[in-house]
Amino acid sequence: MRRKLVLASNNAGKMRELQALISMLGFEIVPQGALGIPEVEETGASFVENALIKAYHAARHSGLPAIADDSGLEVNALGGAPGVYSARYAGPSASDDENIDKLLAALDGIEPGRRGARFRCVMALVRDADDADPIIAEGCWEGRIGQTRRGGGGFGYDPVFIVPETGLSAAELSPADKNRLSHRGQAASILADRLRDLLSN
Ligand SMILES: O=P(O)(O)OP(=O)(O)OP(=O)(O)OC[C@H]1O[C@@H](n2cnc3c(O)ncnc32)[C@H](O)[C@@H]1O
Ligand SMILES: [Mg+2]
Repeated sequence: MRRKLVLASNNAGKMRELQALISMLGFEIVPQGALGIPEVEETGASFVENALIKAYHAARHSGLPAIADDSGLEVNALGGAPGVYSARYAGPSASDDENIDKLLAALDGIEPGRRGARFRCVMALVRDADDADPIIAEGCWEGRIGQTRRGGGGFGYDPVFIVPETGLSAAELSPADKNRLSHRGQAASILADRLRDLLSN
């Protein structure tokens, strides 16, 4: 029987991507919602802190190893905002659409050359609730914020995040292409390498 790993996220779009990315780790992946694990407050000031808060919380409630992802968008013209507040940029229970509206309004009148931005992702894997040596991996995806929404894929800010090499928005990429390029894809592949090293030593 395969070992179980809890996925400590309640974001359906993120979970779809993570399921594909971490399937190669060889665990049976269980979303925390399926175990009735309540959402934890993300009180950290950094992506690393929040990823660890979410992973330890899920491990404590489940007695299983857990993986969490804390991520967000940093916009140069906004001094790095919304950053760790990306999910709640337009309010505590803001929708993706409301967050995008607020972002486009904040960047109104700013020319294309000054709309640089990046997605960041920190993934944390804890073996149990007392794990003193969690695996932490980071990814960063540079791009810029478009003037209008484009594409129907992905989630969050994807419709306004323009990927330089393609000129397409992240919401216009196939799921496989997004995972190949994205902050989350980069973090997952580093985490997988670290885990393989640990298991083979
Ligand atoms: O904490 P969990 O339950 O995993 O779900 P969440 O949506 O609250 O996730 P975060 O706290 O990590 O906040 C990340 C936010 O950053 C944005 N974001 C992160 N990765 C993204 C991506 O690949 N594409 C678009 N937006 C992304 C999006 O608005 C997310 O809600
Ligand atoms: Mg969150």
